[in-house]
Amino acid sequence: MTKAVILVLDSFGVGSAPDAARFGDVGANTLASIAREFAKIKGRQLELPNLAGLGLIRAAKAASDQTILVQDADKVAGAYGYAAELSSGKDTPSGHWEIAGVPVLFDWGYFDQKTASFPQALIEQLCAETGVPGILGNCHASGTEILKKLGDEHVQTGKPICYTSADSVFQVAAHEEHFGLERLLNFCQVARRLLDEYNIGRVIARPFLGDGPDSYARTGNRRDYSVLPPAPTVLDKLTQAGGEVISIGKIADIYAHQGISRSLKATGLTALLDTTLQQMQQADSNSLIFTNLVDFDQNYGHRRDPIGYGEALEYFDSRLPELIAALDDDTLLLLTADHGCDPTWPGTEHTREFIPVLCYRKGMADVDLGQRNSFADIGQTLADLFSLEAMSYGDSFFKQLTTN
Ligand SMILES: O=P(O)(O)O[C@H]1O[C@H](CO)[C@@H](O)[C@H]1O
Ligand SMILES: [Mn+2]
Ligand SMILES: [Mn+2]
Repeated sequence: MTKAVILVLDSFGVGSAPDAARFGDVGANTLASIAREFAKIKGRQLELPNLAGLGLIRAAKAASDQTILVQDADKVAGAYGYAAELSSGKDTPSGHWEIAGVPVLFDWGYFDQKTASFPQALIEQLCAETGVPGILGNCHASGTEILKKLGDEHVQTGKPICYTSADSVFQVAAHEEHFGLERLLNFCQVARRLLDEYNIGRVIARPFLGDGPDSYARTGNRRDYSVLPPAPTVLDKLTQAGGEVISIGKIADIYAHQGISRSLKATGLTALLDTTLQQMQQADSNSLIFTNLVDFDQNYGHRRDPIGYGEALEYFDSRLPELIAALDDDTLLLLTADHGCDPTWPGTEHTREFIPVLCYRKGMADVDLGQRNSFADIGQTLADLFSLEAMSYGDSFFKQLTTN
């Protein structure tokens, strides 16, 4: 009789990782930076009482020397720690796969050039196979800025906007009505096939709507086309053993639909949390509800909006008691992240950070899990929790969850 609920607060880092210098990210700290800016601009401290009650602030203080302007809780109930990443990249698939016990130890392909980023041969093949009259963009860009810049030209010419970043991604923005959503998804599927030889981790469809640069806005119909994880994840092992993995949000896309029993889409924090709560009420034994909260990353981290990020965290915190109340005795709640995205850091990219690892089960005392050397400790713990064969990576902290 075991169930687990994992919520990935996408990009919620708690301090630069030991290897952050390799990424130019020494000193990045998503939580500390948000709290600092929040206090400065709003004139009050960021309030996260429920996250603090699960040990967030203790974990964050242990992970970094930086001041965290968030009140700690007097009393913590739960197991709390912070984890460094083994994977070579600081991208979403690497983070998620490592959480599920499979770090990405090889190097992804990247489009390093800031402009003229894509090989001519690739562009020609893509245009020939899809029939588009050419592409726009062909550069590193922020997905919202590039709509302002190239949205009109896209609508006029029918050329999709293709861009990338420091991540191993090929992103395609197109107007849902003028270009068509189905056409965009088909275009991305062709791109996915052509990009395998370039070792690119993800193709992302970025549909948008609107009438001009001031109103162009991305819709909830984003789709991610990922390559397969390099080895079976704990999700595969659980489903193969007869358990159920329920994906909420973009989880299924990130795991390339491997080891997923059911997939539910929802747009926005409120709907993602509502769907998670609904599934918690229905879940059978031996099931894992796995939710990705993309808004933190997509709407605030990459947008370099610390106040929006802080407000979203406060909203999440305000809904945490509902999640905790919905837990039955045999359900483990696990809150974590997949990388950092410090909204005060230069540029618009992710930041190489420790992730928080917060676990809670009814009646738990406080347990310090300390520093974990891989996100895979989570996957290994899940393997233990569901009595599956051990994963190849990660140290389980399962025993620490049960001895109190
Ligand atoms: O600027 P947007 O389109 O949100 O792109 C961001 O989203 C991608 C996936 O997280 C990253 O590679 C980053 O570039
Ligand atoms: Mn992410
Ligand atoms: Mn991101």
